[in-house]
Amino acid sequence: MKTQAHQFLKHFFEEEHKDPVDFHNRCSEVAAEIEATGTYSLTYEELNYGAKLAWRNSNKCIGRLFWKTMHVRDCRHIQQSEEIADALIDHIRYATNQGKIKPTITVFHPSVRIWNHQLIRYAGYQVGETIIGDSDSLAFTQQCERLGWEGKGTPFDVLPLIFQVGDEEPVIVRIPPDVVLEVQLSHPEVPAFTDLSLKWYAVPIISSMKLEIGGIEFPAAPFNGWYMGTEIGARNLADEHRYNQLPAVADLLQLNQKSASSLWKDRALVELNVAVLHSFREQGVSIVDHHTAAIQFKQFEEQESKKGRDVTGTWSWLIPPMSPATTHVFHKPYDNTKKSPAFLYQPNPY
Ligand code: HEM
Ligand SMILES: N/C(=N/c1cccc(CO[C@@H]2CCNC2)c1)c1cccs1
Repeated sequence: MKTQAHQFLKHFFEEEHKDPVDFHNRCSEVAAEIEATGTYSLTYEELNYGAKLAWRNSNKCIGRLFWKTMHVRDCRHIQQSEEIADALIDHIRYATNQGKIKPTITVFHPSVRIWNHQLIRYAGYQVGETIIGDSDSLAFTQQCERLGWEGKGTPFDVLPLIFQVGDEEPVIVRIPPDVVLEVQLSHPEVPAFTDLSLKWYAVPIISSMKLEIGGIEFPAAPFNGWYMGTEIGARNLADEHRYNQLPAVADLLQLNQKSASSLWKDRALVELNVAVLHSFREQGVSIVDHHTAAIQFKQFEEQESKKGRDVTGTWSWLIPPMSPATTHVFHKPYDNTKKSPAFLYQPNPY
């Protein structure tokens, strides 16, 4: 830990052009604290900067241009369940901001663990051979039902929050419906598109990853940005094993689904993604198309290079799932070296 702490503090003091004397003093203070207690506490300033660095280091993220603008909410002092529940619901309200989404992270005490993959997500139910809702949520929905939650059984039931403090019993909390902003999907040129009764939630808030800064680990540090349209239109609503909506969209457009070579899937995919971007914009909810996101990522690469920093990335994640070769990302390699601070995977707590 001492080495990781030293490395982090070195970056922090150098990049923030702080006084080397202060750096030396802080290192001695941290070394002493580790000696005495086996760990150390980050100042708010170090936590704030470390969380932003973790985003900047996220190889799979195309949205990193805005890494400096993230709002960091320090909730490390909270350990009572009611306060944790309130802090989670406050994150959703604050980040949603009536649609003008604010990239935000809330950092909890290391003993807290959130069971949700995302704070807002739809339930998935196995009904005989068919699946209602989001198949990605099957296992988590079963945990919610085991803990007494009952959904309505619709394809868009918002799941409750489940979190745990240390080894205490997990706590299950319903999210007040007025806190959850959703976007009903319509198409600018196809009025019948609304007959599909499709919608999606506005704010993606990842709550299953661990934040690591200077050797300190925070298993509960939910973070949000805004969506890139393809995540909803080319994956969540399009994948056969998810909401599988391409045939229904193709029916609407009266496309010939008999032959693959009619490219009916590709035409349905484009119109579904047009509908997602149109609906979010029309309802005043932040979203980015995959072309603009790639242009912003190019600006991030240039900005980092000017600062003398190498951009690392995971090519297979950085290319968008739709028309990838129309972006610059597709046509260059990326160094997938892992840096710290970082967001890390951790095993499911259930
Ligand atoms: C501001 C708007 C943002 C956009 C448009 C954006 C976009 C994306 C997209 C499209 C992915 C790939 C997701 C997938 O394929 O399932 C991704 C991954 C990721 N993003 Fe961003 N992002 C944004 C903000 C953030 C923020 C604020 C953080 C953290 C502070 C973040 C951290 C990550 C991480 C850790 C991954 C990889 C997740 C994994 O390994 O499962 N992103 N991002
Ligand atoms: N737009 C986003 N998209 C994602 C970012 C990270 C992860 C995910 C979901 O990843 C799942 C696991 C692999 N694909 C789906 C989506 C953001 C969520 C939180 C901040 S930005």
